[in-house]
Amino acid sequence: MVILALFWLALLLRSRPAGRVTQLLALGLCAIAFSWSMDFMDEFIHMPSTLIWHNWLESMPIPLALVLLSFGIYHWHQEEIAISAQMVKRERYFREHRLFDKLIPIGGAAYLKKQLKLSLNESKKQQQPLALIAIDLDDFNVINRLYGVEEGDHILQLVCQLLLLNLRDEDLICRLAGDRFIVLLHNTNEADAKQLSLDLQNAVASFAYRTKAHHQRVYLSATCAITMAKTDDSDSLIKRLNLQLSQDKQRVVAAS
Ligand SMILES: Nc1nc2c(ncn2[C@@H]2O[C@H](COP(=O)(O)OP(=O)(O)OP(=O)(O)O)[C@@H](O)[C@H]2O)c(=O)[nH]1
Repeated sequence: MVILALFWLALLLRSRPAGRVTQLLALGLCAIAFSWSMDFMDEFIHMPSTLIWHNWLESMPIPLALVLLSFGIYHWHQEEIAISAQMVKRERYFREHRLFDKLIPIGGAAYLKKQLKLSLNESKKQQQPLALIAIDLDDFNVINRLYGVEEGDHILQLVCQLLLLNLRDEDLICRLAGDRFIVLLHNTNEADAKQLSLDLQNAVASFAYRTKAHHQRVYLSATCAITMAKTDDSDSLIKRLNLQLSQDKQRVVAAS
């Protein structure tokens, strides 16, 4: 019996991390092991029944063990509830991650649409302005052609990091497709959105990259368009933004 209690104790200590639950359960099992070992010793050593402390040592550990084990199991139960809540959150995180871009660790087009729908509802409810910026790299096909797709991939990843560095914590950037990114700006008016789009454009213009294979300096530029959410839904809003971007691109090409 004593060996059995010690075996439970060993299993518990090997399988659980240190902490309050483990301590309570271990103390409970120690009390059981102690009580059973006293019983076992009684078989060999006969103590006079007048020894009160001996009777106490024999009778007290089991109720104490039951109290400790009950507390331990209760806190274990609470711990499991907390872990389950965490697992639900993690599962949601992984499910959302299926909507993330394969090349760049930001949301893709599907994630953008999902978030845009939520943001449109929220901005309507809170009666706050919602602005969108589209950023498209100019002549990106030339980069791929001159330096290869792998180098192009790396530049896209770096540009994304650069854009992230120039956004506010509450802004959300997603990759719509290819070299086109969309930023959702919550509670942002048109003037602030314009300023932010200029900041992003300037950040891309000051970016320089040395290619791995040819050690050449590559410079980039981007065209930005902004639009404010009105009464349209997410699809027509993205369509309107893309149209605005195409017009801005044509204006830039005509001017150069
Ligand atoms: N390396 C790399 N290239 C990509 C990726 N996705 C799209 N592209 C390339 O990006 C380029 C986008 O071409 P376009 O839409 O014509 O854009 P652009 O060449 O930047 O021209 P403008 O937008 O008109 O200035 C194409 O050459 C695509 O092959 C990608 O994930 N990795």
